[in-house]
Amino acid sequence: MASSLSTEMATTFLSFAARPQNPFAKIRTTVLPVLFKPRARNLSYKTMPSSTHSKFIAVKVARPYRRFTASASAAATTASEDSDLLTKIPPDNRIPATIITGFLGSGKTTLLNHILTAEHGKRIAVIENEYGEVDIDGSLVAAKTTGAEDIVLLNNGCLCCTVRGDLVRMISELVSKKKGKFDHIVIETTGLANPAPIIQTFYAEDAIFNEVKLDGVVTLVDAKHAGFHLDEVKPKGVVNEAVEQIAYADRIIVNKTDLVGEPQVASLVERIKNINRMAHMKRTEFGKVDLDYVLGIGGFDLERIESAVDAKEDDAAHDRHDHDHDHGHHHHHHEHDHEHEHHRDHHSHDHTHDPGVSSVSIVCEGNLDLDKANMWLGTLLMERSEDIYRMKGLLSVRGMNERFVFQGVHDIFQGSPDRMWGPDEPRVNKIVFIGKNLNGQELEKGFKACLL
Ligand SMILES: Nc1nc2c(ncn2[C@@H]2O[C@H](COP(=O)(O)OP(=O)(O)OP(=O)(O)O)[C@@H](O)[C@H]2O)c(=O)[nH]1
Repeated sequence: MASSLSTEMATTFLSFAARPQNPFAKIRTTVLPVLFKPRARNLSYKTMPSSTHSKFIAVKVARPYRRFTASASAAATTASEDSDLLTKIPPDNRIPATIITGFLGSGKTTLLNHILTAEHGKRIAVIENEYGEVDIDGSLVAAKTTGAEDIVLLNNGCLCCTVRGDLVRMISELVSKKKGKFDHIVIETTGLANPAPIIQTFYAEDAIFNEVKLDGVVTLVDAKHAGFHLDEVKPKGVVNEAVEQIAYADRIIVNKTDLVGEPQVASLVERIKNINRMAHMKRTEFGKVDLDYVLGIGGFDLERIESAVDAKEDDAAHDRHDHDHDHGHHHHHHEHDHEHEHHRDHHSHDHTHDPGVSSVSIVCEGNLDLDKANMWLGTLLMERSEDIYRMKGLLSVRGMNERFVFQGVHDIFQGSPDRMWGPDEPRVNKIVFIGKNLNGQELEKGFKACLL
């Protein structure tokens, strides 16, 4: 069931991307490829306008079978003879929410305090998840006295499992009772949280989706102890939270750099990059970062897709150089990681021993054939959505004058046309995948087969 959902969400996503750029685009839309005829499923589809373009998100909700035909028009409601599709169109002035995560003791509360005590003029509501504690974290006293609009505590469990329902209820309550009194929500997870279900809550729960948008996931990493946690081998089927927290991050803060030497930090940074090439990374002491580094990250963060790819290529060149002269001994992470680069094909893929979680980036010039891309992405997600933690991309689609950008978390997508391609700009596609046991060569081959 989950797999058929993924397929159809993906296909709808790309079908939408290809809407024709003419006046009729306002009225009509999407046709699912024949291959992916709707089957019984629980699915809902939403459109949501931004100032210039429509965006959409496909989400899973528990609903009975329905026919899947969707409208791409921001203004239109849905359109299908037997459809009961959800087509609410929340205006995108939703309240941004930031998730702060990171392993036990990595400095989450320290960062939170820094955010709450700094001058930024934002009114922030805080949701704090204390695992098994009755009282508020002592260090949050600073927050209490310095103007956090609200501190809500979630006790008796971890946000990602037992209290997820509570999170929904609390955000809903915060919004219904205090709307207008705060500008941003910050959620601090426990050190043992797997961020995936928390992220998905923002898309899968109507009550939240309509009012709150996920601004970003900020992960703290303890420069001194992280290596140990990343090394931990978990029983089969149990996730390594430290790895997952890095994999889902939009921003990574390597904290406590005062406690270790530069070589140790550098090797940790390399290791983190192998897990997640997409996130921006900073090194800090006591979580001291500029606030706009962690708040107001927003949307697609295109710059990151591009620099993830570019950085990888730089590394590749560097590695080649090392290899020529030194037979690979310059790899900081030599013992843990081994890399296979495929320079000519412009894809890169790192294998790490961090439970198989790695990044793959693909860059190639050309226009996508939409039917083929639908098929490829649909099939990929049908087979692999559990393993594909995150993907972000910038696509050149045939017949589309704008770049198309998207991001996904497992089988949830969000995408929209971006700016126009420049007249002399090469139409280069860039995609980054983060996930488990990714096969870079296979992904690249599949993607390239969709080019015209
Ligand atoms: N030396 C040093 N200590 C730090 C740094 N950042 C935080 N700490 C200390 O590390 C300890 C843990 O920091 P917290 O901010 O409570 O960490 P946390 O991630 O919220 O911890 P949990 O809630 O247990 O998961 C505190 O005593 C902090 O003062 C740093 O950069 N350097």
